[in-house]
Amino acid sequence: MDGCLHCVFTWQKACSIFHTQGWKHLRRSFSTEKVIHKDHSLPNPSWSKDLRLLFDQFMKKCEDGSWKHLPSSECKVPQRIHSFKTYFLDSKPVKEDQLSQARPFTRSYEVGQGFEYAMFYNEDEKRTVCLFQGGPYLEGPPGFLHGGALATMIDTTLGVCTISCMGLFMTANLNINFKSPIPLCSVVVISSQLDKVEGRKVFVSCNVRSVDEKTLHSDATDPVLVILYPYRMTFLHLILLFSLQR
Ligand SMILES: CCCCCCCCCCCCCC(=O)SCCNC(=O)CCNC(=O)[C@H](O)C(C)(C)COP(=O)(O)OP(=O)(O)OC[C@H]1O[C@@H](n2cnc3c(N)ncnc32)[C@H](O)[C@@H]1OP(=O)(O)O
Repeated sequence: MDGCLHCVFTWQKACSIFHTQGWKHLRRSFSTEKVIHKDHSLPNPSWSKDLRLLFDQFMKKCEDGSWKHLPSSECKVPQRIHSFKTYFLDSKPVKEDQLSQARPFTRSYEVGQGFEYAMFYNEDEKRTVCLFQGGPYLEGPPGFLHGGALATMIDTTLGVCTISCMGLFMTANLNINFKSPIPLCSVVVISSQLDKVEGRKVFVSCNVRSVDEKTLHSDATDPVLVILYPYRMTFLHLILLFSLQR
């Protein structure tokens, strides 16, 4: 944890420098309060055989260091934590009591009911893969996954890809083609790739395939994510950011 706190300060310093250099719309707050982590991206009883198998395969790929498993953590301490909250100065500030209720959308369901997923990152290839099982509360058409739920996971995967390679971001544009419906509670593989960078704009692409790769469920071409803090993150920074999610 000491190492992580060191990362907070290093990262905070890097961001502050950028902040004082002129990107004036953004404000953020940090805390060094004690955080207890729970990793939500590890197998749990709701995971299907497919998800477990894929997870094990990717964990194997991590052994030679080419891929890295990105943990997902949740703060379990009762105190309010302003760990990593950003907001725009010209927006209405979030009220304290509302903020205390805040939690990442994709981790806000009970185990197995909503978004079950694990992410893996390949630094050399600038790729992120998300193994995703959409639970029963994510139904759209009867028996199938809601398109918005898939869009959420695509955006999250693209976001993780971008944050891993480039730094903090906001999604500016996201175009999704829905090609084949996804049966509820089945597993899909969401693969994203950083294609090019133009100034602060990052172009990423993404496809969603069935476990056997035969079915292309969806793709997203030319989504644009705009970088807020252009800071190259190390793996330690990434772990820290994910752990600071509430
Ligand atoms: C967060 C950390 C925790 C760790 C967890 C990580 C996982 C998280 C996963 C969760 C994921 C959740 C993810 C989410 O849910 S993000 C939430 C959804 N997104 C938003 O709310 C974004 C709202 N929009 C904005 O805030 C601003 O418009 C932004 C910040 C995007 C740009 O405003 P800013 O004033 O800063 O910059 P600019 O206007 O000078 O534009 C800059 C450049 O960008 C180009 N541009 C702009 N718009 C578009 C567009 N629509 N298509 C194509 N291009 C566009 C523009 O032409 C210009 O290019 P150029 O002229 O320079 O060439």
